[in-house]
Amino acid sequence: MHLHGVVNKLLRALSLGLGLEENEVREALGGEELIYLLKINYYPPCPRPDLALGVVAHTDMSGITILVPNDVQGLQVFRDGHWYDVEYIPNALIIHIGDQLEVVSNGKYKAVLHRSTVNKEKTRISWPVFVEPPEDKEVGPHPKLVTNENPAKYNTKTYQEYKHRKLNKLLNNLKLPYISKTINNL
Ligand SMILES: O=C(O)CCC(=O)C(=O)O
Ligand SMILES: [Fe+2]
Repeated sequence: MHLHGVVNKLLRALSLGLGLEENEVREALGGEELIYLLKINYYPPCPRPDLALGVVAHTDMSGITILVPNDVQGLQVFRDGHWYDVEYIPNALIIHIGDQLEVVSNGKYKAVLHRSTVNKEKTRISWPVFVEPPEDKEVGPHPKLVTNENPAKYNTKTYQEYKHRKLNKLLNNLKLPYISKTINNL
């Protein structure tokens, strides 16, 4: 499949960029078991785009994400204290570094913080493909990138455990346990 070729090429370049052999990042993320998860985001027009977001600020949990949007601008990325619009370029793919690649690279590559806005008149659609490890894959900083001078910055854990903890953290931040406790007490 064409997308597999693009992803393999990207992962090879990202691996060489860390000073590793070209196959090592892909292997660290699951190799032949890599999962390609397509999600479709549908954002209908919103009368008050100044008051709403399509997707709140987050980093993707994946290794990398390949995203194709329609021609309605809406994606923003955060850098140096500012949100920047990601310009729509016809036929271009948008590539996000996700949490798992940040972990494998021991922090050399940073997962990109991003969000999406909504449009007053037009429907926006985006098709991200999350390229991620299988759930039972243990992901941690690549051993070749961990030294005495540069110790591991992340714990090694299965992808399933990682997702579980991140989602729990998000729910706690939203104070959902309090809400669900309140509802249970009604
Ligand atoms: O719609 C977009 O451009 C971004 C969507 C997104 O960040 C996501 O689905 O993880
Ligand atoms: Fe995302």
